[in-house]
Amino acid sequence: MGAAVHSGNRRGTKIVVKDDAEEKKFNNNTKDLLDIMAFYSRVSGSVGVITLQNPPVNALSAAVRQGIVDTMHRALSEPEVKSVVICGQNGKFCGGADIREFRANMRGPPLVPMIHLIEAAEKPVVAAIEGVALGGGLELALGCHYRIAHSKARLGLPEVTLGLLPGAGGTQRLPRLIGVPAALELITTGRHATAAEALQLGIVDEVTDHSAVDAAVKFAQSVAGKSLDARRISTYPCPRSPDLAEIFEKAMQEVRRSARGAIAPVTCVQAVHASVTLPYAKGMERERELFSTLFTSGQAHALQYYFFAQRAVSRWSTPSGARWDTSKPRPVHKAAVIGLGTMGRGITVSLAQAGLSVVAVETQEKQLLEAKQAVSGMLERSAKRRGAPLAHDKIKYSCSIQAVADVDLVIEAVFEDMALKKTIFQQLSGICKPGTFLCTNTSGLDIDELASQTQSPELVVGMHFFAPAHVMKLLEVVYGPRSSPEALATAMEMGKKMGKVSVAVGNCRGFVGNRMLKPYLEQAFFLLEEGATPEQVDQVLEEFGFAMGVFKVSDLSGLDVGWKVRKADGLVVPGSTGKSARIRGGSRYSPLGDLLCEQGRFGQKTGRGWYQYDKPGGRVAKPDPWLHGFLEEYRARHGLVARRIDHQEMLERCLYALINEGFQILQDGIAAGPEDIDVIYVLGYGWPRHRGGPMFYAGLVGLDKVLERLEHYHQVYPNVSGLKPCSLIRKLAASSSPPIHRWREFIQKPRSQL
Ligand SMILES: CC(C)(COP(=O)(O)OP(=O)(O)OC[C@H]1O[C@@H](n2cnc3c(N)ncnc32)[C@H](O)[C@@H]1OP(=O)(O)O)[C@@H](O)C(=O)NCCC(=O)NCCSC(=O)C[C@@H](O)CCCCCCCCCCCCC(=O)O
Repeated sequence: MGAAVHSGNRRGTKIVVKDDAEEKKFNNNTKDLLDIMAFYSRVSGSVGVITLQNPPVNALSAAVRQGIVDTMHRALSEPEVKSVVICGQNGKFCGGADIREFRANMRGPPLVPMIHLIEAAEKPVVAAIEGVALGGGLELALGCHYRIAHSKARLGLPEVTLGLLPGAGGTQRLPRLIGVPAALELITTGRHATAAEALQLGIVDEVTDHSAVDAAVKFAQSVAGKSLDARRISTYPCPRSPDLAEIFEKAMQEVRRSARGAIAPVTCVQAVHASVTLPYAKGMERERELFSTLFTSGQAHALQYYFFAQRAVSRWSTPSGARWDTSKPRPVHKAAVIGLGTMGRGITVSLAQAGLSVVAVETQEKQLLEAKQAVSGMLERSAKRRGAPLAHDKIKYSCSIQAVADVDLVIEAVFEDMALKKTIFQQLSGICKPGTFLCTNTSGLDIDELASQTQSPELVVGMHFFAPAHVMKLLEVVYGPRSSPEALATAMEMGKKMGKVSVAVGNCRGFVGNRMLKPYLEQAFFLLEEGATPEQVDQVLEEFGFAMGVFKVSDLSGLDVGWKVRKADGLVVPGSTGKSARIRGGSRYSPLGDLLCEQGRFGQKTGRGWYQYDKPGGRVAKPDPWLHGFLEEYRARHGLVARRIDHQEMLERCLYALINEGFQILQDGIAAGPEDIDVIYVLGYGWPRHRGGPMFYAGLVGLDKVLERLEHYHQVYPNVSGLKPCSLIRKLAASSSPPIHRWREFIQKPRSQL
């Protein structure tokens, strides 16, 4: 370490130049440490080291930017300093601009001139990339003259996932450095590249398995005094090729196809295009202009909200006051899966990939063998895709439920049949060692009823996986009235280990996701009765951004699934005619789904459903003239006169009924906050991420407007309870529609559930 020690406090930022003698004294001064956002030290006499300090990801907050500017000036002004290294504290270079600042007044030095200051420096500046260099973090590194990365580092420009584009020169420097096709791909997908890939692409100059900071310091010493003319990326010409026009056209087509209405990917392509058509300075102006349009957009707001929502759901709480930070999960080393159908196989794969020992049980030998083969195939494909080692040896297969005696946690994944599940829970309760958590994979059955079959109901929780279970990111973790906080915490933690986003939800019919689906589906059926076709309803929903319309989803998951449930609920009355055919318990009911099932039309699996398919199992939905005729006949039979229903009505009725149920769920304490619902809908139900989730969308539309439309539709259809505005939305609208982060204050605390 060097000798001079100075400390200064300018514009709220501290610069500290320390040496070994002062280090101890300095480290004791924790208050100072907390204030410092860019820490300056001199190493080996001639290398100025700037360390970003803004835990947990060293985001470029105003104070950090100020710190970088101040310390850069300092390094440039000190004659002893011949080169500079920029690194991040705690093994993380930088997670980019501070997203939380975007919704506040922007203060501090702007990023673009700060990066220009670095690039224009006459002393070599080396970025030492450990952990992550993302977004503005990578843009900062691209402004440096050299980049050294640790082999485990990840680099990328993920702004598109926040509804933005790289707005600090990323769209102009990256194509100049690595060429248009590679830059376009990274910028429009926002994916993270490994250090090895970054080296191959030419984003970094060197990769090390040891300390990137040490390597960067050494490197900085070796390049001190060398010309920097060829190291400033902004001066590079953008690599050109004769097929550039075609490359951009293809990229534009691809993002338009996959974006489902999101504007950022399209705008990213436009910004990269400027790097080839304009000189650097003009390209930067264009980048700024395009960035500004995105920055203020509702989509950027929605995606940034969603970014924090996805993280917020891990800080779960229940109405009784159990919380993530006071409930300790118990370690789980060995788990079991009972039932190796489609869901059980996916769950087995997820558990094995998470590094757990798994006992996989299927009582029929033939099915067990089939499942074993299927699971092996899934593991092999997944290992290949992820470049991860195979996890075959983690799984033991058995025909006997007795094999689960010594596991820490069981996930039962048999058919959605309460009687069968009850029998299994009774057996498990006798077989498992004391303390084993008993989980059921169910999409809506009563957790408490299952818990009551066991000697230790506090160990029972629901784990609602989504198909395919080894791929889908969402897990609803359902706590019953008797589940212990420890059981809930353990299941939440298990979900995380399996790479899922776990959301804690209360016990009710359908939990959060499927409960909200009911009024949504109901409206879609009513729209058909009133004159719409499945294609029209689906088109409206797909234009809104859903991956698939409600009828296509229904065909995919199988119409018989809902039919079974409705039959069990006594709603299906075959052959009923007249008025009673469309009324159940005093409320409007559409038997359309039941009638299709009676015809053997179960969707894709039978080649016929709301659409037709070329064969059973076919995937391409085509409008079905038979269905249209059937609808006409149905309307005639029930005296319904078809009308032309406009897009707005279709959208409002489907979405607002779903949203209304979401408010009811909040009011009932089934979800702790709107973020939980939004994450469930985006990850599990194809809700377009750039619209934030149903609850966020309601806030964006305006709660008073949603309320007014619900009131209107409920007046028109008084016997549809799903359209009756819930009291929470009334309360919020009456309180001047507070922002979504304040909604929890308006939710009455329901009775303790846990
Ligand atoms: C970094 C990660 C990969 C780490 O993952 P990990 O799993 O380890 O941890 P978590 O994800 O749980 O995160 C921990 C914790 O940290 C919070 N956090 C993470 N990143 C940020 C961040 N960038 N800012 C703020 N906070 C962050 C996270 O929320 C967690 O805390 P919580 O309390 O919620 O639990 C991972 O975190 C990750 O992927 N992070 C995001 C990385 C990213 O997307 N970076 C890009 C950011 S956007 C950006 O960099 C933009 C720049 O290109 C350009 C900026 C230019 C700005 C100019 C503004 C001028 C405005 C002009 C307006 C014009 C309008 C007009 O004309 O009027």
